[in-house]
Amino acid sequence: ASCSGGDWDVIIVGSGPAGLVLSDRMSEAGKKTLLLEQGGPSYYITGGRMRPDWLNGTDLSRVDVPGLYKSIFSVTDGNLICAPDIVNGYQGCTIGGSSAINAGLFFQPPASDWNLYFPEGWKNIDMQCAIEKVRAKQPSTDNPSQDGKRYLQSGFEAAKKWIVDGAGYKEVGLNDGPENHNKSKVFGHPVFNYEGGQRSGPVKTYLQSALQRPNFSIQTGTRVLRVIRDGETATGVDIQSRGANGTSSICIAEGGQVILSAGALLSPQLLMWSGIGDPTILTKLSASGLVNVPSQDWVNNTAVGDKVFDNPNTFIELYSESISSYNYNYNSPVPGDRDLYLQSRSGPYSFGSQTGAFWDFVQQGDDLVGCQGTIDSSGTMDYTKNGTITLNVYGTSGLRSFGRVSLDPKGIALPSSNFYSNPLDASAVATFIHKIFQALPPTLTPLNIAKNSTLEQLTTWISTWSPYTLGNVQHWSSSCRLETCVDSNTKVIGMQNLFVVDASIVAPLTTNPVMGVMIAAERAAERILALKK
Ligand SMILES: Cc1cc2nc3c(=O)[nH]c(=O)nc-3n(C[C@H](O)[C@H](O)[C@H](O)COP(=O)(O)OP(=O)(O)OC[C@H]3O[C@@H](n4cnc5c(N)ncnc54)[C@H](O)[C@@H]3O)c2cc1C
Repeated sequence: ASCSGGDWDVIIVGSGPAGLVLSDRMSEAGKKTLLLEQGGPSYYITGGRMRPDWLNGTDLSRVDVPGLYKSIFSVTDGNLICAPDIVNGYQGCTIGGSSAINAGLFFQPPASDWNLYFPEGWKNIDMQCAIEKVRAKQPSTDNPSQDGKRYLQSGFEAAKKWIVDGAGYKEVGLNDGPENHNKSKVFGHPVFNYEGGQRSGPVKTYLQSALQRPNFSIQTGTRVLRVIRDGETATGVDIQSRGANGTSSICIAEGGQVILSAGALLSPQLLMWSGIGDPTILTKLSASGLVNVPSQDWVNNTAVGDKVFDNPNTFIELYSESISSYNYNYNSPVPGDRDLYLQSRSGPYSFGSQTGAFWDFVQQGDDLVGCQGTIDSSGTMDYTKNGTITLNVYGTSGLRSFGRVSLDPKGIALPSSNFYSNPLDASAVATFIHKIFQALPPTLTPLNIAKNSTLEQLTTWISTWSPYTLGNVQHWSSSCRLETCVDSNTKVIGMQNLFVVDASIVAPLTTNPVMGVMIAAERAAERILALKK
């Protein structure tokens, strides 16, 4: 059934980083733009009021305070996290998507990511405008405390002695000029998208400028079930509003567009529920009544959900007498640190527990594999003695092991990551760890893997499951790629006016994804706005 009589030029599904960038750019271009988000309030400014008692009387919700990041991560009340009947994965379902629950790490991908892994029109030279727009609009800092002091530096200093003095990395401003943000043998203070000692991100920037415009609206508590299609033309969306019985439809104007920014797990699900995807999956879905499009109207696109990626993660616990570990506390912060934050947005609660980050590439034949290390302020699980910190090691760009977004029997997205299914990938990450272990000073001791492990032992360790290895970091991306699932204008292949713009279209990046996703969304907005009617 087609949808008619609507007057929206653009409907955007999902208010994550990509959906918010598009909301701003589409409304700025004069389009009557509707943003639909299934979740509810997050930051104080969006109406979020969930918080520990010590924030009473402030204009802060728990989302605004960077140091509460890990407890947002674990506290399951209050609907910030997607419920299990929405997605089989740990993701944000709230205004801002996962950018409202994440650590706020904000790293610019190196030029090589665009040049190696993106198609014509998306090479580094083509991305310059989009990069500048994000850098201009989204504040970030590597010195978040408002009193100008750096806190919890004992772990940073120990890591610097190891990685810079020992392993020969260069200490740089990690998002500074092109020669420094190449992410090749560099070490530095983490960059966060915070402002004024509080979480910033696209909710505080792009969404606020969109909201100034009369031609922009956001509707929360609204879950899109499927795109309504008239053959190759999207005409609107079927929605389910929180608290309402049954479903209803919202239609676009003639010549309008629907853009899916539901994230790398949920955009593929929405496509499949709309009869666009791999016919074997669609056949199963229609048997359970979830696809109401007759099979002759399906759009056969096997790239929907294919080659989804997350970073394989290894936790290395490190101990030194010179380190003071620091644990954040949701309800009862150390009083001095609580007051420092409340009075001057300073101290440990002005950032999200990461104290250092570094990168290198491992060359394997013609392939270049990115590896990242991020240093946290405390140990974890079996290793929480004072003096312990956690080094989080990820494999990043250039890895060759991918999974697939399939759907469970209820039709809910279920990703697989298939880490190290290509053995070269385990070998690359193990090589990175092995190299830096050669430079470990006598004062710094790994606790959960022997310092003198051979490359083979490290390869086996990282690719054998344990609480410290084969972890997902929930940086899902790459599930609806440019040129196979969508074309280079981000238009779904087989459709005329349906687009996907979010982490789905982004190839595995060398860095944590948000900044790259926002840059890709800026580029997509340029391409979509340039399309001929
Ligand atoms: C715990 C955690 C920590 C992370 N830490 C970092 C970090 O420090 N730095 C970094 O760069 N990255 C980090 N990431 C990853 C990063 O947050 C994501 O890559 C990024 O948010 C993806 O953006 P997106 O626009 O693709 O979509 P998402 O952020 O996934 O947002 C999608 C939005 O769409 C909504 N939606 C989905 N389906 C529907 C529907 N059918 N109807 C209506 N609305 C819908 C969802 O509710 C959600 O709000 C982290 C992720 C997690 C989960």
